[in-house]
Parts: sequence; structure tokens; C-alpha cells
Amino acid sequence: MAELHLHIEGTLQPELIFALAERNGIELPYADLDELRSRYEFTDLQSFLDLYYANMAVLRTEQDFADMTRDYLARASAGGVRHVEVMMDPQAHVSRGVPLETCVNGVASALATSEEEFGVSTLLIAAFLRDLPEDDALEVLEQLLAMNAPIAGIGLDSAEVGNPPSKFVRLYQRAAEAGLHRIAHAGEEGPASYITDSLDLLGVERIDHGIRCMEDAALVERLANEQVPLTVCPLSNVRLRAVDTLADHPLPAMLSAGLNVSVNSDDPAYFGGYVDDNFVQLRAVLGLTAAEQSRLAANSIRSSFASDARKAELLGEVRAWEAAAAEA
Ligand SMILES: Nc1ncnc2[nH]cnc12
Ligand SMILES: [Zn+2]
Repeated sequence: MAELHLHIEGTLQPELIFALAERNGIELPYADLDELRSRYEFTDLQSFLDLYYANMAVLRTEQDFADMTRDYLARASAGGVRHVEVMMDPQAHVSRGVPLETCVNGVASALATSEEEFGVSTLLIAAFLRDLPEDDALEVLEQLLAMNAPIAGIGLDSAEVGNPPSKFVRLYQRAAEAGLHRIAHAGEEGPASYITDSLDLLGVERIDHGIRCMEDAALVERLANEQVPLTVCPLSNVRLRAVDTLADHPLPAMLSAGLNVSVNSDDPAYFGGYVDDNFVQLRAVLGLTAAEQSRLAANSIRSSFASDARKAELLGEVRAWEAAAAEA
């Protein structure tokens, strides 16, 4: 399976936060792990983002970014992930004085050895913060291009409501000119119209989340016809109160509607689980079947930006897994 919706800064585990704070001589506003963990009760996207950005203060050196990334790759590999498209938020680091090279090179150095070390192929996606001005994003994108950063694409994340896709038309035009893949968060907390506008105004190839498409039947029909990939994150949606409980999650309805959905972890250190944990809970709570699980895995591979050869290899593994599940 491939993981297509993963924020590397959202893999920063409480233990690593304390270890990096110690290594970098940073005083944390929490006395211990329990106090930090007690903050992981979110009421909406913004309440999570506040803690997510605050905790990034411990990331200072290339080594810090590399250690965080290696920890994620090891854990994802153990959970069955074979290809990952990692988003990072460069503006969240540059704005607090960390050089762009430091964060990009740190993450990229760990990604570069991932296939050999963990059997996980990787791509890096620079995500831009939609609550900041478009010019800020454009400036960072130009810097990434000038330094020949190893990025395969761009994304759009952070506070969605009030920061519509129409704000970032020039950014996405520039990324298209530069030959980059384009994805965007849409329809997580924001309305279904943000999904339509991400497709039509930004030319995105994939939508992150997209669950609110279910409020617009015509949009569902379009997404099904065009097989637009939607990277759904069930545990994230529960933790950020986009849905009330996992039992209420629209994933089964999305599958029934013929949508091209995959299952992803988003920010696994904050939302109670990695992609395999999402599947465990989907099986337990929603009765997700082995056939549905292999369809979701195949969708994730087909919707990735991996090479055709790598996709063929990974789809072969899904078919082998299906055959073994059918025998069991
Ligand atoms: N789920 C999410 N939505 C928007 N921005 C994010 N940044 C990290 N996780 C995010
Ligand atoms: Zn996300």
C-alpha cells in the first residue's frame, strides 16, 4: 500500500519532542510527557494546528529533521507501507528562522536511503500554508526551485475555512510551469465548493481529505466519473471532529459511490495511529472487508506519483495479498 497523505511534522512523537528539546537546549512549556499528551484533545482543525506548530520549535538542525523522518519511515514500513509521498511545511520552519536548506535537506536525506533501508519508496511534496499570503508561498516556491530541492509536487494545507483555493491560482500556475505535481487539502472542514475550485482553478491531480464532497451529489458523480483520487484520513477526521465517531465516517458511502479513495494517517503522532492502525479500526468499527481493504490499497498505488514500474510492482503485491486472504 502507499501512503499519500502524511505530514512529516505530524509524525513528531512526544518522546522525540522531549529528546530534541534536550539536545537543542530548548525549554518546553510542558513538565513531562503526560502533560504534553494531555494537550492532544482537539475540538477542531485549528486547536490541533496550534499544538502542531508549537511543537515544531524543537526542530532546529538537519539531524533533527532526518531523525524524525527516519522514525516515521521505520514505523510506516513495519505497518505495511511500501511507498510514501511525504508532505512538509517549509514556511512553518523558515518563519521561525530555520533555513530552508536545513529542513529540506534533513527530510530529503532520510528519504534518499528509505528504499534501501526500509523497502519504502518516497517522494517529497512541499505544502504551503493557506492562512499565509500567496506571495509568501510564491517566494518560498521560487527558493525551492532555485536550490533544486528534490520536490515532486506542491500541496496546500493549514486552516482551510476562509482560505479558499482561489487565493492560490498564481502559486499553482507557477508549480505547473515548473513541471511539479499539484495536490491540495479540500473539503476537510471547508465546503464541497473548495473541492471543485481546487480541481478547476488550481488544476490539482489529487484531493487531500475531500470527505465533504458527500454533501454535493453532482460533485460526487463528477469525482467518480473522473476517478479523482481522495486521500481520506479516518482517525484524523474523528480527532479533529470533522466526523462525530468512526462509525459515522463516510468512507463506506464513498466506496459505494465508486469514488477513488485511499486510507492515510495525516498526522499519526497526533491522531492515535499510523495507516495500519486506521485499517485495524476500520475493520473493527465499520466492518471493512479484506476485499475493500485491497481495493483501498490498489487505489493508493494507482493514485500515487510513483513510476509505472514501481506501481506495477506494488499492485502485484496487493494481488498476492488478495490471493492469500482469499485462501485464509
Ligand atoms: N489535517 C490537516 N489539515 C490541514 N492542515 C494540516 N496540517 C497538518 N495536518 C493538517
Ligand atoms: Zn493533512
